[in-house]
This record gives sequence, C-alpha cells and structure tokens, in this order.
Amino acid sequence: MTGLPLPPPPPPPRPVGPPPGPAEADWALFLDIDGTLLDLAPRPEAVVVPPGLAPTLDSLSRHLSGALALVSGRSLAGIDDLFPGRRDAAGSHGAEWRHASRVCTLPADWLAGLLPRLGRDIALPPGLRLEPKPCALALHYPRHPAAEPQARRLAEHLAALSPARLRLLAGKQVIELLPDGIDKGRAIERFLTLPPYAGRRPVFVGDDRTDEDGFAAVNRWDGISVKVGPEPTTARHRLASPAEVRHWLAALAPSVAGESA
Ligand SMILES: O=P(O)(O)OC[C@H]1O[C@H](O[C@H]2O[C@H](CO)[C@@H](O)[C@H](O)[C@H]2O)[C@H](O)[C@@H](O)[C@@H]1O
Ligand SMILES: [Mg+2]
Repeated sequence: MTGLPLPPPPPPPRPVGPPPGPAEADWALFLDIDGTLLDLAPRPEAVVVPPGLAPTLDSLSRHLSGALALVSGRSLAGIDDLFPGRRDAAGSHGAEWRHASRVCTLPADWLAGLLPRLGRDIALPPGLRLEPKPCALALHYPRHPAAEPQARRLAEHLAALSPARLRLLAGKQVIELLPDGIDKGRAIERFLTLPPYAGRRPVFVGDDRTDEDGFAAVNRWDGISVKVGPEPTTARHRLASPAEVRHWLAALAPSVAGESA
C-alpha cells in the first residue's frame, strides 16, 4: 500500500556553543539567580552565595556603566538577602521591579484573599511548601516529584478562585502563581527602555523553563541568550552549570580589573 510521502525530517538542532567573552562595554547583562549564579539547594533558604561572586558582579556592573540587573523568581527582599545593595532587579519573575532604587510592585489583593484560606479551608498536599511573595505564590514540592500533579491541581484551583487573572509558571520542583502578563522577557524589555540599559546588547543567562521568555526576548533584540544546563532551549548559547557561569563571569571580570587598575 502506498501512503502519503513522509514529511522531511526536522532540521538538526542548531549547535549551541558557549557564550562569548570578554564582556563588551555595550552589553546589558541580565542574570537569573537559582540554578544560574547559585547552585540549587533542597530549600530556597539553603542556597550559598560563594565569596567573590558579589564583587565580580560589582566589577561587571561598573564595566557596563551600571547595566547589570538580577532577573529572578525570588522576591526583591529575597534577592537583597542574597545580594545586598539594592541592585537593579526584577523580582517574582517581574511582578516586582527595581530600577535605580525606584521600586514598582504589582498590587496583590488576590494573594491577600487566598493566603488565609490555605491550610484552613483549602487542603495542602503533603510535602508541599508554600513560599508567599509580595505578589506571587510559589508551591514547592522538594524531594516529592510525585506531588507535582497535586501542586498543579492546587495552583489551578487557586487561580480559579482568584478574582484576578493569574498564570501558572512551572519551574524546578515548583509551580508558581503570578499575575497574568508577567514574565522575565517583559521584565528585561522594560529595562531595555531605560538608561543605562537602552541601546545596549542584552545578554541573559538562565537555567529554567521560566527563563525561556527571557531568552526569546533577548533573541528578538539580537542579544546573547545563555541556557544553563542540558534541557532543550531557545537560547543560542549554553553553559553546563552554575559553576561554569561563575567561571565565565569571573573570566569576564579580569579585563574589567585591568581596565579599572
Ligand atoms: O528565577 P530564579 O532566580 O532561578 O528563581 C527561581 C525560584 O528559585 C527558588 O526556588 C528554586 O531554588 C531553590 C533553591 O535552590 C530550590 O529549593 C527550589 O526547588 C527551586 O524551585 C525560589 O524559592 C523561588 O521563589 C524562585 O521563583
Ligand atoms: Mg533559575
């Protein structure tokens, strides 16, 4: 029996090499935290910031005339606990945002309404840990991968109860509830409209599915997108681990030290 001709095979994946270096002075550098700058830990509060990392970021920021921002799922307060100094940052995937010390946080009445009900009249699956943020809610299921469907069902239930339009965002052993329309791509693009970021080439390094919006934005701006880890990605460069990221950043920094010496 003759059938329809088979479609041509998909093209082989584009080779994804390491990112370039040293840092060009016209880069705008956007860095994810967990799984990118820092090794993952069993609990959010258990991560370790290696000594030397903050000074490296400071050197790079000076080299880039201040165009360096942290773009994280953590809250701004959580970012400041790890990297003090009220740095430019997008927190809660962009639902909180700080540029030149000016802070902007989305209203979160929906969260204030939901939180008291959790564990009281809405059951929490065993093993689930809640991380409330100013305008987002993370449902962590550490060491309980089987809890993922339950966490997702709970997140969907909460989203349906909420008067605000919310989106679900799945990360590493976590499902997050966020206001609709919030993602890291938009957070990065917002920085790119403002000094000293405007007119620069965006560079974004991230490790998670939640970073794909950031990679897509940076690709649209002809920037440098860098995926950390082996998973499929739309990023155009790849580093293997947070240790490789730190090594890459430190290798960018000596030219900085040389220039500032
Ligand atoms: O966007 P990021 O900077 O990567 O932040 C993403 C989430 O990071 C934290 O959770 C994740 O890291 C924890 C520590 O390694 C880990 O225990 C957890 O399983 C991961 O999901 C943070 O707690 C979240 O708020 C961030 O959204
Ligand atoms: Mg991450």
